[in-house]
Amino acid sequence: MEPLLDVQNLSVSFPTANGETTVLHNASYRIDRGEVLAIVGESGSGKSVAMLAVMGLLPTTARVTADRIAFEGRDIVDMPAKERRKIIGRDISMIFQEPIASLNPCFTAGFQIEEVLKQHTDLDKKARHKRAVELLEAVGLPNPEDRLKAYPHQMSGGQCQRIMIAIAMACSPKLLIADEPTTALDVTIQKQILELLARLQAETGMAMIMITHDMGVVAETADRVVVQYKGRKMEEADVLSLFEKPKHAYTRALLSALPENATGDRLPTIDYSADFTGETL
Ligand SMILES: Nc1ncnc2c1ncn2[C@@H]1O[C@H](COP(=O)(O)OP(=O)(O)OP(=O)(O)O)[C@@H](O)[C@H]1O
Repeated sequence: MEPLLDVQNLSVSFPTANGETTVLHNASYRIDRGEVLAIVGESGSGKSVAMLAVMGLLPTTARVTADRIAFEGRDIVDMPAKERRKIIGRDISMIFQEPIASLNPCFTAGFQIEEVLKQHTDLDKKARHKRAVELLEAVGLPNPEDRLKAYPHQMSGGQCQRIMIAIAMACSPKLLIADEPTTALDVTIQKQILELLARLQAETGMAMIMITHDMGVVAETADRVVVQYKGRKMEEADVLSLFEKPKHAYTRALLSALPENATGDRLPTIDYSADFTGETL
């Protein structure tokens, strides 16, 4: 079966004072329709950069190479910009770590949701408003009519993330990329947002890529997992196999750092002086 998103040998480099640094080395990703893929790894392992490259959101200084980046069988790299914009933001959408920073402070939540609908659909003003109300109900925000009139600073981090999710869901995407969507939130809110994403994924059947450094999030959400370390893909497996039989030393280190795997009264930590690079996929 043709994958929904097929990325082959993606590499990303940035210019630095000492020449070019490669932050992602020949990584390949495949995600099928309706599937939830987690990309897990510590900060700086190239998880965000990989997905920003797919979305075409990296700064122009970045050098991106890939043998193929295809969505529903169509190469989105060589596609004219106009065609590509129809896919990015409509069929593929993304939410980020900092919900408050991701929203525009100058506009109400309602304006920002309706703006996406204006760009990507033929809905008229009344229909856009109706859809915005529906979306706020879907993401669990009470009093949607009032919330639509609120500015980002009038809402909590969790509420802003729900608005971001509403914006991302506005055009019923086939793929949602969630980049550490709960990291900036309080623990109780983290759980609610994860549950919301899991519910929306199950209800709509969209595929989801969950970028995280947290194996607990992986266990709760993913079907399949890619483990990254220092810009390289170390391991890929379905979630049960990964938890039962992690192949790579770095994956074992990540798993042993989960609170439920602690054996004594202290949490194990990952030995960052170790080099896990070894054999990679
Ligand atoms: N615009 C940029 N210019 C230069 N280097 C960058 C840029 N964006 C990212 N990098 C570098 O690329 C590397 C990978 O970053 P990336 O954000 O993908 O990591 P990550 O695994 O997603 O971690 P995090 O959880 O911190 O987001 C890092 O070393 C980072 O400093």
